[in-house]
Amino acid sequence: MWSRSENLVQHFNTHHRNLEYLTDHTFPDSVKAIGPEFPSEDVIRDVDVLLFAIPTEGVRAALTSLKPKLDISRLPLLIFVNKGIETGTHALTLEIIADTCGPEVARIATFISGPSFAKEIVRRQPTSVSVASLSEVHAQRASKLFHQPWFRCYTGDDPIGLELAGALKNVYAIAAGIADGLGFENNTRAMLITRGLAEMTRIGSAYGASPLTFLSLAGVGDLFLTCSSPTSRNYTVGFRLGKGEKLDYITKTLGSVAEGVTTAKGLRQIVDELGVAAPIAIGVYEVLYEDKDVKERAQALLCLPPVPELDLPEETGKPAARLMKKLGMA
Ligand SMILES: NC(=O)c1ccc[n+]([C@@H]2O[C@H](COP(=O)([O-])OP(=O)(O)OC[C@H]3O[C@@H](n4cnc5c(N)ncnc54)[C@H](O)[C@@H]3O)[C@@H](O)[C@H]2O)c1
Ligand SMILES: O=P(O)(O)OC[C@H](O)CO
Repeated sequence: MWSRSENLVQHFNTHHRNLEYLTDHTFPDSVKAIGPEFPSEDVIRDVDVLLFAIPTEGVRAALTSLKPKLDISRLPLLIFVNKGIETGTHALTLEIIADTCGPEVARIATFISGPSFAKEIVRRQPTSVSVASLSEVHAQRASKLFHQPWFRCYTGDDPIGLELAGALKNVYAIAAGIADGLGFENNTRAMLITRGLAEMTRIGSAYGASPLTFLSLAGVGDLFLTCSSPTSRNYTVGFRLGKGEKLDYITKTLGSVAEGVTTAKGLRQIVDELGVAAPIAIGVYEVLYEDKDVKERAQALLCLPPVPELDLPEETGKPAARLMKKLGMA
């Protein structure tokens, strides 16, 4: 396990515990920490599996450091568990991998997503996740590696949909937190989850993902979990916004990253490009980045005219098609 913090590395190797996260959990003796320097070529060359568990904003830099040391001919399993969209480029991780490591690496990259609070996983609370890759072999390998009675893995072949679902649900969790913070109750949360799912599916479908992916563990499963639990950092950001705290103060005091905050920016760009209706996501963006009043935005959403409930757009599929072309799979 690589960490940028020397202090964490030393403490971990002595006590088999992480000083900052899941501090009560004791890891097996076989897990060793390395760092703070980026792992050397010797270490990277020999690994069979690399699992990236850093926020999306750090993935490009990590992969840029990794690329010169990676021997792709050994077909290592590269697994990503981050759930976000890169700011500025509004790229999914699949695209970041293609940009930094080349299309051949992106074609075998594997993504795990789903309703899975880390602190419940380490207590072996029964949990299920979606595992997706453009390479069926790699999805199967990753699934076999992690599958346990308390951690069930379901495979799929739509990494674009899985990534979008995992990133987007964080934005809707902020919305659900805001609603709870404002004092709205269960009906309102159910409305936001359901309409959030409709929005996510519409965006994903226009992007070129399968609408069915949004019914998966990575889709509705994680949306439900994150929108309904104070354990979620994204929900917590929203809840505190609903209570009147300022975003700057919330992110400084949260203790780790709520990916929905940066994802709301990338999502805004994607929604504009696709021209699909996403009033909840845009409302969250306006509260986060245009300093709009949360009560006023909530009221404006409630006053929107009625629309057909389930309306998938005519699929453009352009962003996914562009990405597949970049990967040489068009
Ligand atoms: N915590 C969970 O329950 C959970 C569950 C499933 C998926 N995820 C996803 O996994 C990712 C990481 O989540 P987390 O809870 O561990 O977040 P975190 O903010 O606690 O960060 C994880 C680690 O990454 C390091 N890090 C942060 N920025 C970095 C960078 N630029 N380069 C290298 N390292 C960096 C941090 O120091 C920390 O050790 C997120 O995308 C999150 O959505 C989290
Ligand atoms: O704490 P959050 O909001 O980042 O959610 C963590 C995981 O994504 C839940 O599956």
